[in-house]
Amino acid sequence: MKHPLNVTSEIGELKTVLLHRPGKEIENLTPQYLKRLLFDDIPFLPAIQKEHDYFSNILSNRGIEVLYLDKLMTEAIQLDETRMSFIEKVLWESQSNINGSYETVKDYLLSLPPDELVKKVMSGVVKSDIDQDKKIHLHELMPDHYPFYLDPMPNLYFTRDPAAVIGEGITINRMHEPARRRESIFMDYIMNHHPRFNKHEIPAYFKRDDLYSLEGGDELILSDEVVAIGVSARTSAQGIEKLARELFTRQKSIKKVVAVEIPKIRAFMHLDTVFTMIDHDKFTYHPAIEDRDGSMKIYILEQEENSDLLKITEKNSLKETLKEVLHLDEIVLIPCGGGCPIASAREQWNDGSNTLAIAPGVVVTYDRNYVSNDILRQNGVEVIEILSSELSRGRGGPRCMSMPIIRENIS
Ligand SMILES: NC(=O)NCCC[C@H](N)C(=O)O
Repeated sequence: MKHPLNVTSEIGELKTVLLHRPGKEIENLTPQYLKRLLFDDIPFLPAIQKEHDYFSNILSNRGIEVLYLDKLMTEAIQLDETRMSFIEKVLWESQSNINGSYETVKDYLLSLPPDELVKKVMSGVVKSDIDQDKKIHLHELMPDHYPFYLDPMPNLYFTRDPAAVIGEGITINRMHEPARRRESIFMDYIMNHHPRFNKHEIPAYFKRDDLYSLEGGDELILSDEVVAIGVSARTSAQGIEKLARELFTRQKSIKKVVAVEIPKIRAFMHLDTVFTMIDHDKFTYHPAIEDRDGSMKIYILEQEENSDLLKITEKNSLKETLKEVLHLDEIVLIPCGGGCPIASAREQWNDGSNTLAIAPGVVVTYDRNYVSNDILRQNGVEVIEILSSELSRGRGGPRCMSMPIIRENIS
């Protein structure tokens, strides 16, 4: 039986990808809670769905199998006992909001068929969802006090972050921000309970109950031997070391983990917001991640021979490090916005560096980043533009919005 996961690069031809079509969770964003829910504005739901469908169609028309998170999850919780444990898990992890209403919300969720249950957990349980006569606590009777029993998960359409495939294994991530922590429950259930996956040996190199955070936007698979991970606002050095040790012992083809430190600011929340791979030797990057003298803090982690210790080598040049680990004589780094300080800052903010490679030298990007797109084309890259007015409001681009499940190996 063919293994259901295979990702050994960032650029191998994309065969199967996981998306999430933005749903009602977007409409549960209100100005008061925007910052906490990691949004800068409220997208217009019909428009963001139209843009997302356009993205999805672009991928399907290229022969890529598109899987949807809610559909897989619905299929994964068909058994009563699985559904029950899923509900309990979600309620447990949302405890701060439940506030003495555990049983009421549990009964409500249990009354829903699996597809509605999944959509409801994603969009959030609002006070008005529960019948008035079931409400027994003061906070339940005060809709203005706090409107949710369960918070919405508006960041779910960034499927890249809660989990990432490496080789034939996966990292089920511990998300740094509380607003996103429950998102990885879905992939955990899908891997363990969906018939497409649960009959296979799928090593989990990172688990969602690990102590330190790791997010998929920071995980870049440069080759079958090298993984780059951002040390970012979301991914910790400890999480990276933990993952490196797991990979070196369980995914033997991985020889090097390259930890790339990036500024810990909102605009650069993950490595893939400032650096992505687009061809064997071509990368996008945002010049603002380098110091004035062009240097960066980069560390190569390797397994010491016959020892439990890791060998850690410090580097200061992104280009030289990439040449070394990929065994290439030259590397082309294509600056977001062409290096013009204004275009570069504007387009990076709108994910101009966040390209999704669907084959070597073929990328999907946002149409609004026309300066960056032109420069990619001048460098011989095939650029497929997608609509981006509303999708970009969540601060993530095509790479963030896609979780590769299967890519062809590159030679
Ligand atoms: N890989 C990514 O950079 N994902 C974008 C995540 C955006 C989301 N609003 C967040 O702040 O987590």
